[in-house]
Amino acid sequence: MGVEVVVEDLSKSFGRQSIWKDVSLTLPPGEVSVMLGPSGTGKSVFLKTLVGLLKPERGRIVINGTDLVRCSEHKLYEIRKLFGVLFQDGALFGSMNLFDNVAFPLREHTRRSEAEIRRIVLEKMEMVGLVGAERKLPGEISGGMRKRAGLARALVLDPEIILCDEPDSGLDPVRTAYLSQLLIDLNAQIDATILIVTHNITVARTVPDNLGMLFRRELVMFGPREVLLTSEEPVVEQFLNGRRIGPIGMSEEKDEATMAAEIAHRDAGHSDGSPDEDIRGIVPQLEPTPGLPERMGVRRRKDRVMRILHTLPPQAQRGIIESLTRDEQVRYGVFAGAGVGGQGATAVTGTLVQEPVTGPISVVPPQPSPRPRPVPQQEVVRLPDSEWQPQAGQLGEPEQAEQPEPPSAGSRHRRRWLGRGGGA
Ligand SMILES: Nc1ncnc2c1ncn2[C@@H]1O[C@H](COP(=O)(O)OP(=O)(O)OP(=O)(O)O)[C@@H](O)[C@H]1O
Repeated sequence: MGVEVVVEDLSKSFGRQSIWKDVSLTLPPGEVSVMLGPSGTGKSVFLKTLVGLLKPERGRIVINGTDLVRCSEHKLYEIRKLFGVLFQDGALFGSMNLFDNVAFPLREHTRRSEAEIRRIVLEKMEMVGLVGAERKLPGEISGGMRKRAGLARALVLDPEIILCDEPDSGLDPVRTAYLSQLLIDLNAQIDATILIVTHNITVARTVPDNLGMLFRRELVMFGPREVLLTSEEPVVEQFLNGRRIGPIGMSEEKDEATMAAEIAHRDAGHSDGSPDEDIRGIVPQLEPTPGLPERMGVRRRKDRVMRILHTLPPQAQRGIIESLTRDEQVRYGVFAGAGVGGQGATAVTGTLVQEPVTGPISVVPPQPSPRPRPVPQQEVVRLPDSEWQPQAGQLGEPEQAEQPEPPSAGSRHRRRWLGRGGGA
């Protein structure tokens, strides 16, 4: 099973430029989370900080009881073995074929035989649909294939935490849909904790269990997907709908006078070019391809979210309850009460939330959840520093490679449900 990542009051600046401050959240084990945010709000910096490539000024990142911010270099090295990272461009070595690129971490950092390496590499390449392309060079394949090769390489050491920086960038909508399915299938197969940074709203709506957003140098929100997808926050409304009108400006946030002028312009009948449709709302989440195991993270998440349900905004509560099966509503002791004309209340184990809902009434005491099935422990093998920081010239220049910084370089949430306690 993937491991929990607890982030507490984390702040990062470069010189006098504050990137974000007081970020607190928990990536629940084996769940898929997505971080949104306008360009330049520090999403990539957040991923690099999580994996120890960048050093925050303040705060803690706790994994398996170890604080990555303060631990020794040796301990950090050990913890990094748990991570697999898909950088934006795949960070492949341009002079190596795909097989050798994917095999690279195994050859460099394990003592496996070539026969074992071959078996593992082919298995991962099959997972990402690249069988047959082993001998191709990165320059001979499409951007989507490079992404998948980068993902295969991130997977060879059986990571428990997978970080993906814009896995969809440069992909067409169809390839993005395939990649989304691939990530969900992967999660079903290995139960890893996954954090995806993306600007793709379809990915954000359909893939994750949890959704968050960085804006104005802080974490605006982070929690169960239903919270952000039904949020009334102007920045969320603007971002999800891709509108110009709202607090997000071209380079940074807008001042109030500019916003007022834009709204007046729109109210005078001038289009801002964005569709009238508001795409907020909860849509069905992607499920694993038939034949694959059930996602254990989904099962655990249900228990977790139902425990914090009463702390969530009413519209998120309603969405969550409506997504439960009848049996689950019974098990969790929640019921939808029908009132006159469809006005009623949703009751959550003793907490009554005023909400217009329709449907039959069911009042049942909560019942214990079934025990989760045991999940095979993933083998953990070494994940080297050099995997994060390919040395130019050492084994060929990484193609369009991200050049992560060396590990040695050296608001608080607004709502309770956003915080660590919520597992959000
Ligand atoms: N190593 C660095 N040194 C100095 N500033 C940096 C460094 N890395 C990132 N930054 C700055 O941090 C800010 C956030 O960058 P980051 O790449 O994390 O944004 P982002 O939210 O991922 O953007 P995008 O969505 O466009 O990819 C930017 O202003 C960037 O210039």
